[in-house]
Amino acid sequence: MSENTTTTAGDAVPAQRTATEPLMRVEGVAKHFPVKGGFPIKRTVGAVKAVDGVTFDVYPGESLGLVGESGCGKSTTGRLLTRLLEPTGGKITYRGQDITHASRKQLAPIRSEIQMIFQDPYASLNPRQTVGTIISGPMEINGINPPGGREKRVRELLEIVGLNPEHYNRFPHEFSGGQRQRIGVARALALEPKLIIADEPVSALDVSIQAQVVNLLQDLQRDLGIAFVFIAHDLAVVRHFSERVAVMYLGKVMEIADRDSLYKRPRHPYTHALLSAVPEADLDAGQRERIRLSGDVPSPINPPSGCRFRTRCWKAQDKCATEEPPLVQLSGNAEGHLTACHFPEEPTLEARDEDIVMDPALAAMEKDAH
Ligand SMILES: Nc1ncnc2c1ncn2[C@@H]1O[C@H](COP(=O)(O)OP(=O)(O)OP(=O)(O)O)[C@@H](O)[C@H]1O
Repeated sequence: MSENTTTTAGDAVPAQRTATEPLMRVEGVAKHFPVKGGFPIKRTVGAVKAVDGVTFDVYPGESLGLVGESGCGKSTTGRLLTRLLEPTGGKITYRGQDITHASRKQLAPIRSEIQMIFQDPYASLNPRQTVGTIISGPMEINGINPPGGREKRVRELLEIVGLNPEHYNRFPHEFSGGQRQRIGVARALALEPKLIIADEPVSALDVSIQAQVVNLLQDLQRDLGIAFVFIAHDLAVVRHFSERVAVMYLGKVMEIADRDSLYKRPRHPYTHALLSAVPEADLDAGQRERIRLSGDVPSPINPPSGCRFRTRCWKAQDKCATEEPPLVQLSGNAEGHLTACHFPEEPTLEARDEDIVMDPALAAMEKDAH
C-alpha cells in the first residue's frame, strides 16, 4: 500500500510561507566523518554517516524543531548550518548565497547573522572572563561599536535576557546553571543575529529552570523576529517552542510538518514511536497500548539498506530493505507535511495530546500561554 505523493522535499513549505523566501535552504546535506584504521599506516576504512542527505528550509523568524534520539545527527546538522563544520555533500544556501564550502573570509560577513547556543552553558563560557568580556567578545571580534559603547550594549543585553545589568563584572561561576545559559543567550544576541541554532539549550538545566529558559527563547523569537532551529530529543520541549518540527533518524529526516500536523496526525511510524515514548511508570493497565521502541539505533557507519528505521519498525516489509522511501507529501496530508515511509500510519484525526508527557513546569507554562 504505497500512497500517492504530490510534493517533494524541495517544496517543504507550509501554505502560509510560500510567499516568503527561505532564510536558509538545506538541500541533501551530508557529513561523513572518516573512520581510520590499520597499522602501521592509518587509512580511511569507512565513514560515520552522521548526516546523510537532509533537506529542509528555515524561514525568517520561524522556530523549527529538530528532534530524534541520541546519535541521529542533530548536533552535527546544527554545526553544519552554522558552518562550524563543512558538509561532505549537498548544498546550504543562506539568504540566496551558497555557503556550502565558503571559506572563513567568505563567511565573515554572515558569521554574525548565524549564532549558536550550546547545551552546556558552563563549558561554553570562559571561566576566567567576566560576563561583560564574554558578551562583548563577539562585538570586539567583529569590530562592532554600538551607539553608547559596548558596555552599554552589554548591560542592555543582560537586561533583555533577564539578568541584572550590575552583574557585568562577575564571573560565570557566580551564576546558576539557568543564569549561565542566559549569559550564552546574551552573547548570541550581541551581533543581532537573524538565525540562532540552539543545540539542546535546556537539557542540562533543572526541570524548573528549563521552562524559564524556553520562555525566554520564545520571547526573543517573537519580539526580535529571530529564526530558531531548536535541537532537542524531547518532543515536549519542541512542541512548546516550534512552529514546525523535523524528526531525524540515523542522519535522515523521516518526517517534517507544522506542529499540529506532526503531533496530531503523524504518519511516520518513528514519529508515532517518539510520541508514545513515556516512562515505564506511566504505563497503567487499561491505558491504550503504547509503542515501545526496542533495541538501539544502528551504527551510522553501516546504516540499514533502504529505510533506515526498518530494523526497529513493526510495519517493515521487503520493500523497506531494498528501496529508500523519499521524503514526500502523502495524500491527505497538509501542505509541507512530508513523510519518508513506504507504509505510513493512517492519518488519525484524534487528538494525541495524551501521548505527550510534559514536564509539569512546561505544561503549566503552556496552559498559561493559551
Ligand atoms: N567528529 C566526529 N567524528 C566521528 N564521528 C562523529 C563526530 N561527531 C559526531 N559523530 C558521530 O555522528 C553521529 C551523530 O552525532 P550527533 O552528535 O550529531 O548526534 P545527536 O543526534 O546530536 O546526538 P546527541 O543528542 O547524543 O548529541 C554519532 O554516531 C556520533 O558518534
